[in-house]
This record gives sequence, structure tokens and C-alpha cells, in this order.
Amino acid sequence: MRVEKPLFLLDYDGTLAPIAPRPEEAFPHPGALEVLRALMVRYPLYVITGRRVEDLARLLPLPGLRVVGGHGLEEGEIGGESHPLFPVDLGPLRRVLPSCPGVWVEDKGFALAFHYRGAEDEERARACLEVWLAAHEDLLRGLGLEVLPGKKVLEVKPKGASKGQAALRLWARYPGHTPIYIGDDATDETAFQVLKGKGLTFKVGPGPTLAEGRLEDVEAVLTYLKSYL
Ligand SMILES: O=P(O)(O)OC[C@H]1O[C@H](O[C@H]2O[C@H](CO)[C@@H](O)[C@H](O)[C@H]2O)[C@H](O)[C@@H](O)[C@@H]1O
Repeated sequence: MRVEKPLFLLDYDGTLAPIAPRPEEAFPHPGALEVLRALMVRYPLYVITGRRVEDLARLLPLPGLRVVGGHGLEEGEIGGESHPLFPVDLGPLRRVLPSCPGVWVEDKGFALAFHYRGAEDEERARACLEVWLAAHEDLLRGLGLEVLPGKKVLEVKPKGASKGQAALRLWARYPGHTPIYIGDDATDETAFQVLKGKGLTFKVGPGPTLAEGRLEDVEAVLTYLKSYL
């Protein structure tokens, strides 16, 4: 299904790049750069990711590509500036980090992602993190933080920002355009929810979702995007 005046809102990991053992190894699909380069000059297009804009720049070296990072916590452009949208002090949390076997921390400045992919016992690693999070519930609340589960990761981030909120903010800039949101993870569900019945939403891969359409994998995402070129 295609629309006349699209506004592309695309997730990165699992949507434009297959999931990899480590975040720095999640390179875009070999055809993704070419398709994005061609699409972004014809239509408004944003990548809405949990990553930092700066981090994505290494993987998607497309100057001028507009990016919302940190699940809505910052906005910027590849090769340009990025601006944090929510003030946060994670200092107190950094002082009490968990020691859970196999867990490593991705410190994004405005959020902490606790990754357990590849831990010898992933279930145990996640359970250990959940115990730690429960023990620090009051601290998290006091700092205005919330836990956002993703693919083999639990992220601690300021409350209030979400991909759904970001999608609505961006859509308001393009009256007359129809948002097309494509994502694969639980973190994309807020966007699927707010756009339900208003745009086109696609979940990548299997699993329950609020999205109204489905694309099988990253390859299928690229095939769909190419249909606009
Ligand atoms: O919103 P996204 O673009 O989908 O980003 C979500 C998170 O992606 C990264 O972690 C995930 O992908 C890694 C690479 O495939 C994988 O190793 C990890 O297990 C996944 O959770 C990134 O590291 C996070 O910061 C993003 O929030």
C-alpha cells in the first residue's frame, strides 16, 4: 500500500539494519544507504531511533539525514548538530550501577541501556537487572526516570519522551502528508498506537503489535521503500 504524500518515519535497528550481537556491529542493509539517499531528497524522512544521533552517524553516513535519537530525547542531523530535548541528571544512577554477569551498559548521556544479549545465561542476566531496578525504584522515580524494555535490553530514560510523541511532533511539521512509520521493536509501539488509523504503520518481523501492517524483515522494508522511487 502506498500513499501520495508520504512522511517517512523509520526505526533503525531491526528495520534498516539486521539485529547484530553488538550495537556497533549493526550495519545497515547493503541497499539501505542508496534507498535512503534517494528517498530523502524526494520526501520528508526521519530516522527515529533509540540510539544517539552521533552514534547513528557512524553507521548511516548520510549528511543531512534527519534523526530523532534516544527514543525522542534528542533531535539532529547527520553531519550537523543535535539538541537534547529533555534535561536529565543520571549521576546518582551511575554511582549504583548493577553488577550482573553478562550485562554491559551503554551510556548515552541522557539514558542508560543495560544490554544482556550474549550473556551466558540471558534470562538470569535480565532477572538480575530486574532485581536491581526494583531495588532502585525510588531513586528512578525521584530522578523522573522510567524503564523501557527493548530487544535484549532494558533502558533507563527520562519519562515523557517516546517515539510516539516524536512521531506526532514531526507529523505536525508536514501538513497534508501521511506518516509512514516502520519499526520492529516494543519501543516502536507508542508510534504505532498514536498513528493508528491516521497513517500507515508497519511492524517488521513477528510478534504482537499495534501496527496495522507487517513487513517480514529488513529486506522487505527496503523493497517497500523502493516502491516510492
Ligand atoms: O530504536 P532502534 O533504532 O531500534 O534502536 C534500539 C536500540 O538499538 C541498539 O540495541 C539493539 O540493537 C543491537 C544491534 O542489533 C543489539 O545488539 C541489541 O541487543 C539491541 O537491543 C542500541 O544499542 C540501543 O541504544 C537502541 O536503543
